[in-house]
Amino acid sequence: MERKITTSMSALKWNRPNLEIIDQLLLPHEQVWLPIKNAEEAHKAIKTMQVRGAPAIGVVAGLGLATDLLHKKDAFQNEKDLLEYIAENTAYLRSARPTAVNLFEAMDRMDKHVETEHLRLKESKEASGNTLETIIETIVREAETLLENDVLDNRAIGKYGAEYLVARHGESRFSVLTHCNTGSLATAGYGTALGIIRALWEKTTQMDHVYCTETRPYNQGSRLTAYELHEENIDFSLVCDSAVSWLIKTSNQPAKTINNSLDKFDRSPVKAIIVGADRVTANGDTANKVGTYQLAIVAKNFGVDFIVAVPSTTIDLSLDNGSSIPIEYRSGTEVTNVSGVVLESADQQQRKGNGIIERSTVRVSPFGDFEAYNPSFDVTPCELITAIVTEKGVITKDASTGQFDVKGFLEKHN
Ligand SMILES: CSC[C@@H](O)[C@@H](O)C(=O)COP(=O)(O)O
Repeated sequence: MERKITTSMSALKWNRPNLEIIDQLLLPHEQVWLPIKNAEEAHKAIKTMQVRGAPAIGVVAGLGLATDLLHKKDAFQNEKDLLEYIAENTAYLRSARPTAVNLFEAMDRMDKHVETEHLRLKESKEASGNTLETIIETIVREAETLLENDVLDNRAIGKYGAEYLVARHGESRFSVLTHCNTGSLATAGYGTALGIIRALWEKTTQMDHVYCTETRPYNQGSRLTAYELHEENIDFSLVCDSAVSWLIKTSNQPAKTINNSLDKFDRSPVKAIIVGADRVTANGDTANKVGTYQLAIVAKNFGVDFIVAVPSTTIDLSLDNGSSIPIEYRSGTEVTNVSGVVLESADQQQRKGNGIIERSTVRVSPFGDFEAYNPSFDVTPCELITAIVTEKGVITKDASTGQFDVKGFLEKHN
């Protein structure tokens, strides 16, 4: 099979002044592009997870503000009026979701321009010298830079991560496992953890299989990662979240020693779990999609690598460790219900294309008054992490202290 990566998939389209996102609530069955005309629509799309993934929500918040300003450019009376409007909207966009630091980092960049302009206004008695148009252009360019940099960062993460894993595992063939969706749909393109997987697939021969977890309850794995891997023709299997320990144990032992040898597949052993993150703190603690923590414990148990892949925009040096990362809790209905499509028979599907009859939500637990506990993220302690791959290179632990020096690494590579 030819290993060619197309990366044609995308979470968003930016064509100044217009922003569109692909509605990820409808994927993989329907590809519907949704226009985002203002900050309010960007906020709604992020909150309802029509767009999701840490880098993607930072970029959509930035471009959401940019499109808003470009559409309203004649509505502002003066610079002060415009700066107040920008500050109100960055504060509003920050409230869309709490865990991914990329959203806050993107809004910080916009607020910094507001601050600079305020200072300029204060210093000059009359006009700041910067016209409304110039201020809007600065904000729009900042948002466009977020978009451009994220794609470049992901390519670099892919390259560094693939080189690191190949160096660790030499010539032997291996499989990897990933959780949630960290690909083109979660970023401005290519992906972080999935970027490493794309690079391993295209540029090396050692990695010959990918496992992706379904990632209940929102099913980012079964709906989105499986969709991306399938589109790229990467050899993969979808696994239930609860099957991972068994998978890693059995994949690392000879087939004939597996209970009853009912597993007929002859795949390479899983040697690495590769995930993305919503926030990495100064000590390397990592918040990511719920379920990541237990995967790290499994990796430790079986001695497989546990790799975190992030752009440096996901690193929050203001927090010493993961204990103060805000964790988002979402509605219990995401746990009690599943969404999908009703299909026609296989025969009808073959004759008529995809065979979807209707979109449907199904209750998979009893009706009644009980709690469904639904944390959207968890925090993996740095002790369980082998390496953190960034666009600047790979952060590994200091051999003498056994700790990550994330700050020192970033300072050295700035
Ligand atoms: C490159 S995306 C990294 C993370 O944002 C991803 O792993 C994740 O947890 C996404 O969560 P989501 O709730 O889908 O926004």
